[in-house]
Amino acid sequence: MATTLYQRLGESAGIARLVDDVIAAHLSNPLVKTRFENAEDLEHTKKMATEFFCAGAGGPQPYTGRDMLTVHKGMNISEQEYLAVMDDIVGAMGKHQLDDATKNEVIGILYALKGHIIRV
Ligand code: HEM
Repeated sequence: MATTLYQRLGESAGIARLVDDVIAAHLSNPLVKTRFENAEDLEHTKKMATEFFCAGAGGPQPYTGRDMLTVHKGMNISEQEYLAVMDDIVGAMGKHQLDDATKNEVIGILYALKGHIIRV
């Protein structure tokens, strides 16, 4: 039987580990680190990002955070910053040894959100 994206990402535990690595990568990425150093409550952001990923990958949990446009509105996020965040996510997925089809599926979903993130 085919597995869902949620299952292939390791369900909520695997996704939480992925999000931890993504945020750690952002904090050492000179292109975006100050954005995350200045975030009000990074633990809350991680929790919300995990929920968001779970729900977006077809998991059963509801997403209780704000919508992408509301969250990123007024941050004036550039194309370069968006790409840096994508690169950190791709790097973390590589570290978790996800297969190419899974990685591409995640990239496709995130790319579709760019209009709600960049310079909104
Ligand atoms: C497709 C790419 C992205 C997705 C899916 C995404 C998703 C999220 C989610 C789910 C949250 C938590 C929402 C909440 O607390 O209710 C969040 C918060 C945040 N995002 Fe993004 N994000 C993306 C790209 C970016 C980029 C490119 C930047 C800047 C370089 C960025 C900066 C932030 C910051 C600073 C917060 C914390 C806001 C705060 O509560 O102070 N995000 N993002």
